[in-house]
Amino acid sequence: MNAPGSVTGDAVADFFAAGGRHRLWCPALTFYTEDGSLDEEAFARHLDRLAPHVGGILVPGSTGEGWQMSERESLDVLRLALQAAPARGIRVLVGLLRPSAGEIASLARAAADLAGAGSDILGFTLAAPLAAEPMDEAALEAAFRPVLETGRSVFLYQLPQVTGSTIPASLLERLSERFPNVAGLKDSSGEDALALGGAPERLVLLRGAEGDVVPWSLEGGGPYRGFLLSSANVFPAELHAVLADLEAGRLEEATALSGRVAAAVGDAFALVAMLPFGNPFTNANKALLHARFGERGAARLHGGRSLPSDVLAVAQQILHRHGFAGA
Ligand SMILES: N[C@@H](CC=O)C(=O)O
Repeated sequence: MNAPGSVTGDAVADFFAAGGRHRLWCPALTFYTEDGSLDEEAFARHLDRLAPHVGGILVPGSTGEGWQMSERESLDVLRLALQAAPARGIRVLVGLLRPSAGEIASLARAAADLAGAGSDILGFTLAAPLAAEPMDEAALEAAFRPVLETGRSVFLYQLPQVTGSTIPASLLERLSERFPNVAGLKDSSGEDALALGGAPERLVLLRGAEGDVVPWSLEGGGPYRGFLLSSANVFPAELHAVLADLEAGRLEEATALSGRVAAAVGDAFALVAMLPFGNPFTNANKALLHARFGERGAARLHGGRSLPSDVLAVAQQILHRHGFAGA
C-alpha cells in the first residue's frame, strides 16, 4: 500500500543504495529571529551548506526542536523545508514528534495535505508518543497504525530516552511484514538492539546516535546503511567524506576523520550537559554552528531562550582543539 505522492519502500532502499551523500541525513536545526518567528534566511543559508553533502533533512527532528513545537509550528518549518529542498536536490523526512497518538496522527494528516501528491517527502519518521510508564507492544502498535495506514513510507524511530518506550524487535518484525510502507528504522537510542538483533533485512537502518561512524557502518562491519546525525548540521562535509572514504576502502582515513568529529561532538555534548533548558542535540549543535559558521542567530532557541555567551566561547575552543576552523 502506498499513498499518492508517496515513495515506495523499494524506492527508499534504492535511494540509500545510491551511496555517498544519500547515506547521510541531517535533522536540520531550526532558526529564529529576535522576535521568535522562523528565520527563513538563516534556514536557507543552512540548507546551502548542507545540500552538497546530505541526501536529505529530517524536519522537524529532535535536533530541530520538534518535541518543543506545536503542530502549527511543525507545519510552518516543514513548509519552509518543502519550498527549499527541491531546488537544492535534497529530500525531506517528516518528523512526527508529538506527545500523544492522536496528535501524531493529526500531524501526519496535515503534513500529507501540505505535501500533496508528487512531493519530495521521502517519508515519515514515527516515534512513540510520550509516556510516563513504558508503553507495551499493543499500545505502541495502536499508536502507530493510523500513520502506517496512510500508506506513506515510514521510518520507525527508536528514542526511548525521550519517549519512555522502546520498540521491541517483535513489533518491528510484525509491522514490517504487515505494512510494506515500513521502509526503515532510525535508532537514536545508542543501544542499537534492533539493528544488532537482526532487524528484517529489507529495512533501511539509520543510526541517529552520535559517536564514531566507522564501526557502525556496513563497511566497518556494522549494521547501518545510513546515518541521521545531529552533528551533520555542523560537520556535513566531514561526515560525507567519512562515508566516501569508507566506500573507497580508505578505512584508516575514515577512522581518523570520524574519530575527530566524534571527539568534538562529545566535548560539545559535555559542555551543554549543565544547561537546564533546551535539549542536548540542539544545544550542542547550535553552539558549534555559531562558532563554526558565524551564524549569529544560531544561539537562539525555541521559546525565546538563548545559549549563554560562555557556552558559545567554549564551543569555539572545542573546534580549535580538534582542528576544525571556526568563523
Ligand atoms: N538524529 C536525531 C537526534 C536524536 O535522535 C534527531 O532526530 O534530531
